[in-house]
Amino acid sequence: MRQGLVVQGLSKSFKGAPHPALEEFSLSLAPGSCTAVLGPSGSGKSTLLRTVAGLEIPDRGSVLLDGQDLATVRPERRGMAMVFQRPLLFPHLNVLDNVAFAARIRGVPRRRARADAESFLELVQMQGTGRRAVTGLSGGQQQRVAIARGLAARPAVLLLDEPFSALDPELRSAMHELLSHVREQLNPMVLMVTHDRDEASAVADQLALISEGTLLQHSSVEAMYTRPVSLQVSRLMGGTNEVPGTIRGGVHYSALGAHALPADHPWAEGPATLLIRPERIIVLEDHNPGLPAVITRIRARGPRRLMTVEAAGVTLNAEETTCPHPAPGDTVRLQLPTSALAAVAPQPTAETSALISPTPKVPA
Ligand SMILES: Nc1ncnc2c1ncn2[C@@H]1O[C@H](COP(=O)(O)OP(=O)(O)OP(=O)(O)O)[C@@H](O)[C@H]1O
Repeated sequence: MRQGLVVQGLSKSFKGAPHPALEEFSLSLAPGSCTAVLGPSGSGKSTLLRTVAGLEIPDRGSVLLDGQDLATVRPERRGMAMVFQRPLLFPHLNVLDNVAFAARIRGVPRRRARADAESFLELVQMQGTGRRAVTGLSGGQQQRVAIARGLAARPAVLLLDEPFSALDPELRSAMHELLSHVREQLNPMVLMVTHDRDEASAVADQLALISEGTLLQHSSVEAMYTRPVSLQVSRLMGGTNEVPGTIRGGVHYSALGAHALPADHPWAEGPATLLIRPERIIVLEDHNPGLPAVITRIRARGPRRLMTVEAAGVTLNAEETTCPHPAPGDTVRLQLPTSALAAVAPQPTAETSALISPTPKVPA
């Protein structure tokens, strides 16, 4: 029976490293899910993938696939395929034989292995390229071949370690589409490391945020942005607006006034920092209802504007596209929809953040 992948209390330290690469790290992946592992450089993302794949031996903890402990199972027998940032194809084999490689090693006759490989090349939209040398392919094409090679082993788990980070933005979007297509067709569990929040949101249904080897939060993409369990999570997810105050009866009181928090969450009473997602603040011209504010800075970010405003002595950042011809010094009105708001304990310690968000695992 498919039970998914369970990582339990993984710890791994390397000599000379400033902190353990993994510290009591636990995570569960449901069958068919796609989880992106996000975190700062050196936070332990690759070590997690390598340990799950069996390429690294943990100091403590276990990895279970569909209930089976994999401690004594060799990497090639774990039912997993790993794709790295660089495709690592065999340069002396053509495209088709790269994809057919795993089947040939298992003793599948060449003709059958190649026919099978052809169907995986089709899946990654590389049909008809089988006879080409891999060295003649572009970076994006090589990565497609690497994914086809991984999939040809029919893994239960596809481990992707920053597989698209060397590609330009358009190719990356195409690879995100490809990954959705692969998930629709084969439904493997996917665990993907990325540095990029936008990429994580584009491909994954669950995010696991890691810092210094510790899991900070595992939740849906939406919950990671709108229900961070701590200031640290909020900041790592691009949250920049933090307003000190107090919660009473589901309402946050601060210099900005009284703001009802989303009703679908048990907000604990007491001191709390109000978090306001910059992209959900509505900036309107002065004649509209809302909180009066003065623009202090405007920066362009593609089609959006990043605006810094002062409201009731509080500095806020807003990303907006609607306010016509704004300029520094203008008075505007801010609307803070309930969906833009969350709150966390003022001190980012495990105990105090638990007061505000009772469990670090936020349901999807
Ligand atoms: N083979 C190794 N030997 C020594 N230290 C290591 C080894 N592999 C990882 N580390 C250390 O473990 C920590 C976690 O590294 P890891 O590569 O897992 O982080 P990461 O989040 O994937 O980083 P990045 O995003 O920069 O790739 C770092 O401090 C790193 O220096």
